[in-house]
Amino acid sequence: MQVTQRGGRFVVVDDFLDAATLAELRRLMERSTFSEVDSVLYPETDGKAFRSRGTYVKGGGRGEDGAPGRSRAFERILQQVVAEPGIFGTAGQDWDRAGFTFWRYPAGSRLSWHNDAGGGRTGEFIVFLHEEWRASWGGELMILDEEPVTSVRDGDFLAQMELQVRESASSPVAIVPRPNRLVLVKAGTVHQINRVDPTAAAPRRTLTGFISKQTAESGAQARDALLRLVDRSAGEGQ
Ligand SMILES: O=C(O)CCC(=O)C(=O)O
Ligand SMILES: [Fe+2]
Repeated sequence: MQVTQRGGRFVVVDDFLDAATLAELRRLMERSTFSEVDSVLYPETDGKAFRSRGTYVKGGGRGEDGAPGRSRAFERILQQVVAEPGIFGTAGQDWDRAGFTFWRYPAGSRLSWHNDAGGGRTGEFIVFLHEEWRASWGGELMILDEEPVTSVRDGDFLAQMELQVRESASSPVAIVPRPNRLVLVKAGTVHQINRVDPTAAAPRRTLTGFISKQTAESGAQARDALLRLVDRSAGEGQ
């Protein structure tokens, strides 16, 4: 394992997991159930991806005993997150929650420019899990390594990010989805997944997740969602 690239707002770690832990994580991925989802950003143009149900680990990086889907790989990711306070802040204080979701991006799909800000998120991690990725297969993770533009808060927020990339004096970094590579990205950083080339022989496979703090806001959102669900099921019973 070694850090091979370090930007102001991201870190790349190569040969991240040892062979046994990587194999175990791939088996967990194979056993997971995936569902087809529209892009939450641009459903018309991004194309469909596939995601597994998420697993959450709470409590400042130590995890909860018996949490579903716990694996050695999750612990290794959390260790790496704890080791990068410049990206995620301090465990327990700035973040206390980590989500883990497997994704598959088939040929022809992409994920447009976004920044994962909000919802108490401090950052995101990505581990590339496909067996092979050719340089011509596209699907690079593009990162604009600069402070988010916060001047325009209204209007089309996604278009604003597109504009930040377009008008920036610097260019995004293209991170090739090399197998067993971990990427850590600070929340607020504008990034996208380049479209996977039609010649890609297999989908782009990842384990990704957000590192976040359970905010009063997201707690309230969760409560509201629950109340809506309760309301609806009460309605159905009548
Ligand atoms: O898979 C990647 O490279 C990035 C995924 C991503 O940015 C996201 O899911 O928010
Ligand atoms: Fe993201």
